[in-house]
Amino acid sequence: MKIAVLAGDGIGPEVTAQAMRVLDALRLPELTVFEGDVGGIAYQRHGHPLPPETLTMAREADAVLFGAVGDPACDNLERHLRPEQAILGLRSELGLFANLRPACAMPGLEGLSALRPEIASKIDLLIVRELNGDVYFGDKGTRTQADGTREGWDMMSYDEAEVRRIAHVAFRAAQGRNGRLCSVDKANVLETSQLWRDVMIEAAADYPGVDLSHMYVDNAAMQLVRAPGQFDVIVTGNLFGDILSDQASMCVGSIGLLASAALGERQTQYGTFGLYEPIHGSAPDIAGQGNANPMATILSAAMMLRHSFGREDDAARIEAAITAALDHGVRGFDLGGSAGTVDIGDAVLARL
Ligand SMILES: NC(=O)C1=CN([C@@H]2O[C@H](COP(=O)(O)OP(=O)(O)OC[C@H]3O[C@@H](n4cnc5c(N)ncnc54)[C@H](O)[C@@H]3O)[C@@H](O)[C@H]2O)C=CC1
Ligand SMILES: CC(C)CC(=O)C(=O)O
Ligand SMILES: [Mg+2]
Repeated sequence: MKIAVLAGDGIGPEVTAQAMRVLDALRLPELTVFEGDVGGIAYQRHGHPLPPETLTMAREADAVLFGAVGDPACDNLERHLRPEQAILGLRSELGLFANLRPACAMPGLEGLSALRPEIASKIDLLIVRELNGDVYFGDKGTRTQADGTREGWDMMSYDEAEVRRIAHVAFRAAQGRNGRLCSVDKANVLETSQLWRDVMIEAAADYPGVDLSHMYVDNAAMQLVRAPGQFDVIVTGNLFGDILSDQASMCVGSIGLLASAALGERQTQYGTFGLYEPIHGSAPDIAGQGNANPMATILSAAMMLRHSFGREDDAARIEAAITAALDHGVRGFDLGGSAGTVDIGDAVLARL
């Protein structure tokens, strides 16, 4: 079992280190770990945010554990050299088109949600976000018009094959949960979204047991805070899924809690190849202070064991240890507590 660990920038290395401590403690057989540079640190060391050797390491692994990329010092670089291009490049080069972002109420945290506790306690949803298309990957640029006015553009598009494959992932996820799938789009305005909706309706014919509904993204953002308990599985495009998942994290309690899996079609001898990362970024505002909550990354490692290594028992063990730590009152700074990154790692390890 080969894991490529790409810790990246800011709090990436801090939270990834705690996830690795937890994986080490499980004493998994035949585990080999490789570490690679990615993001701003890779730009500094190799002149590119996703050096070829890092991409090769990721390709040759059975799974990737990813921290975060992003460094304010790199914000004025040409776009293709910015740290964020590394995660976009990994997702597209590795064919990781399906992003699973679960958001579930955690015991004892209802009072720490940005929502009222009786509303927050009902959250149990999965966002299935398309990850290889949309406005993130379309033609983009800036130009100065003849009258001197500056203009920027980013092309939004999906073809039907891209929508169909994420539809099937989402319908299958709904089959394995409560059988309700809500497709979120902006079909009242966008042609891309109208095609998205049409293809979702076509795909539904293969899943008679799943109840498909549609919601415009502006309403979805409102419903997510009004009554998040109404959602089972949400399927949406790259941009909308990015935004709604950060929003969902505060409905649960903190962005430091939400994990993710990015999956494609490639199978290894152990399971589905995937990249696992917290939904948050490099958090430059708290980097280096030892205050980041590593729970999202530790939970991402649990998702890795489940999806890429078929080790459901070990995944459940990690999730139970997180729940037990929270039950015991372990709270990071993001949750109004005083437990640092390593303290939280210690607390989870003690309950494995
Ligand atoms: N997948 C990735 O590598 C991602 C990278 N980014 C990059 O990260 C950089 C910072 O972006 P932001 O918009 O500030 O988003 P962010 O998610 O890094 O941080 C947003 C806020 O949440 C807090 N936060 C995030 N993770 C936390 C944790 N584990 N524990 C406690 N607090 C936490 C931060 O301190 C900050 O106040 C940018 O360069 C951005 O492009 C952003 C999102 C995803
Ligand atoms: C940094 C972006 C490319 C991605 C992002 O915000 C995310 O995937 O959550
Ligand atoms: Mg994001």
